[in-house]
Amino acid sequence: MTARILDGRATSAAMLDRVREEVAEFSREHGRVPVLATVLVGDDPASHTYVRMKANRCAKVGMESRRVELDAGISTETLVKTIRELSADPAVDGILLQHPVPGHIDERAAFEAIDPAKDVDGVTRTSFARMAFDEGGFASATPGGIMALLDAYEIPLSGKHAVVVGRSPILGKPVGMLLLARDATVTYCHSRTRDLAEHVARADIVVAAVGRPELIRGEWIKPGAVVVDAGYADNRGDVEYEAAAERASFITPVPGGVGPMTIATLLAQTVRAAREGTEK
Ligand SMILES: Nc1nc2c(c(=O)[nH]1)N[C@@H](CN(C=O)c1ccc(C(=O)N[C@@H](CCC(=O)O)C(=O)O)cc1)CN2
Repeated sequence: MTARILDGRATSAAMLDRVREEVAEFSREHGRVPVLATVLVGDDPASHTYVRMKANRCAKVGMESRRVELDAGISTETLVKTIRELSADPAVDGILLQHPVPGHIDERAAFEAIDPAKDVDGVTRTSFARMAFDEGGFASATPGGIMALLDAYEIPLSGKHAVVVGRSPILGKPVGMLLLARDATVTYCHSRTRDLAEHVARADIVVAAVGRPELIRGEWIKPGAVVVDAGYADNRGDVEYEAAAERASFITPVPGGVGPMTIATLLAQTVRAAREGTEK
């Protein structure tokens, strides 16, 4: 078997076409465009690239982005204050704090300074709880993008066994909750899991979200399984791609799979936040 590609570039392009139309409609109705504020701390080159990509996509759909760049040495208090100011600013619809922040900063405290109504990246506890209770909160951007990609290819989820490898608060944990909400049977694997290979081999759907290039061997994949690779370190995936593609029915490439869906989801949620903000 050779897997079909779950094409995140094409799917995100179609999503962004819809976002562009929604931005135009919002602008006709409200006389302004939605605004996404991005907050970047320090000088990690990859993070700079991702924030730049987000700003470029905003421009392409006619949305405004406001970039806040802070020195690597700032304190948690200063970061929290900056984010609170953005939360209180009526001209800002969505806020994104680029992860990771430097090690001395309390990232959780900084995420929690985002007003949940502007949490278009789905990183606050409130968004997580709303998402887990199926109450319409903003999804974390990558998990939301993964679900949109699976839906675009009409991948059945109900009753399927999904194995999520990774349990980070903005990726592994929420993607498992979203799959559960769609009636998949979810197993979480993580750094202390024994017999990772055996768990993966039982999966109808594998979501690899650990950030360790090629941790998931192709030979572990059950023939016909759907493989979603959310790894992005150095543009290399968490899955041994060629070998996995020989066994899977569908697979996401890296690059060109989950990454572009992350940004499209962020922008779609920013328009939604702008709309919901004006309804209040
Ligand atoms: N606050 C957040 N921080 C981080 C998130 C996040 O969702 N929210 N995710 C990652 C990084 N990330 C977005 O921030 C991200 C990573 C990769 C891509 C992407 O599209 N990659 C391309 C390849 C890169 C390229 O073309 O140069 C691809 O996969 O095709 C988008 C977003 C960690 N931090």
